[in-house]
Amino acid sequence: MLKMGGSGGLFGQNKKKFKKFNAEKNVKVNFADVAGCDEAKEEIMEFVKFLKNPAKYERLGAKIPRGAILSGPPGTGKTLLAKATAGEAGVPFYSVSGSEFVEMFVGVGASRVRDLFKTARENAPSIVFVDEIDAIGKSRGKGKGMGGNDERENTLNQLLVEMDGFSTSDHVVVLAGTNRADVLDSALLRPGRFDRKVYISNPELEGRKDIFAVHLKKIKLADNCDLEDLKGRLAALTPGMSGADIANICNEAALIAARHNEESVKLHDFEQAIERVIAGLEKKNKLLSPEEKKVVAYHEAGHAICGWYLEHADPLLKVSIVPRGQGALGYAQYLPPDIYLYTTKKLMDRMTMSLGGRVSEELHFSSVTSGASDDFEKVTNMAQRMVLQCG
Ligand SMILES: Nc1ncnc2c1ncn2[C@@H]1O[C@H](COP(=O)(O)OP(=O)(O)OP(=O)(O)O)[C@@H](O)[C@H]1O
Repeated sequence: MLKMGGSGGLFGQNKKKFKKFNAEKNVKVNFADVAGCDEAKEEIMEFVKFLKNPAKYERLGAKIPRGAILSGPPGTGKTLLAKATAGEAGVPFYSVSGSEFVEMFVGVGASRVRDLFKTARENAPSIVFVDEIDAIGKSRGKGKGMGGNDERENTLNQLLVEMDGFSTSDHVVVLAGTNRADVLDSALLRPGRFDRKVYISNPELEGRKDIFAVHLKKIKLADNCDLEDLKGRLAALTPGMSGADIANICNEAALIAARHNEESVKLHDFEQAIERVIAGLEKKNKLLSPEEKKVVAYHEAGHAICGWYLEHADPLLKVSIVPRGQGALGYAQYLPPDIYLYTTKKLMDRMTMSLGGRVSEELHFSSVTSGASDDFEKVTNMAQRMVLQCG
């Protein structure tokens, strides 16, 4: 069908130079690849059912929601879930990122959106995914007077026009991802546009286990390794981490094993990978003087001792005086549980534990060092939150 493809289609000769949006016709990702966000999957399932069998809905006169906003912290699998929706429904997946429109020449953003939707319609049923929609969809009252916002606004308007212009027979579902659902223009959230909101949070213990299970499949583990036990341990070691962090840890562990010429990846490699993701790369060439090492050791031990004696402090896993990442001379790794309500007692104990390093320096040396500056920053944040949130 040369004719159809030729008129400005994705692979049109005249537009070959620009990569306007990503197109995937044969999406291999499905819901089994997205672990630990069952509620989000359930909500999005409705779109899958619609795309697979639109007639069933149309027969009853039902109007299917046009689109959904997938919101949540970075790396929680929003893009992955959108792609898996296309994979499950067996439809093409067209994606762009909102941030790509921000610094564009006048008119380019809007014309890109037009082309994107044109292609999606021609290939319907299909899914359009706009990542980082907050980059173009910020509330229009905000950030006025900055000059260069016109293009952003044009792009947003074009997106709204395209969504309004759909008729029910256009079987195109528009999904959008954002970390900042709170700043979105209310026009985007009106019925007939992104009227569904799906929130994806960082995974809890069980979720992390499931995500590890997905990513461990690709890793060569030792034959005697008990997968159930391994994913439980790793999930316990990674509180607060996102799916992307977990994917990164699995990959890092395999890289570490390869660096050591190991035949398979072991628990120890994963532990090192977790440390690397939490605290940064070991700085082998950062040589501390014996006196400095002593200060760092007393400082970290101060945290550890406070943690041991305080009832509400998070359990401490290890302290290290190996310099890592950007400027960290030592660090303490805790295992905070997944909790949603912080008592003032817990916050007080956390603050005390953070200050334990500095107190230890005061007790054991004639002068204190700048090593506690990071702790001070954390404690100031915690104290501020405590006053603002606990009253
Ligand atoms: N729930 C999950 N199950 C399995 N893998 C996951 C999950 N969440 C994230 N990942 C892994 O992390 C990678 C990055 O996730 P993704 O790009 O979907 O996150 P995102 O929420 O869109 O991030 P951002 O907000 O930064 O755009 C995925 O490719 C996948 O490997």
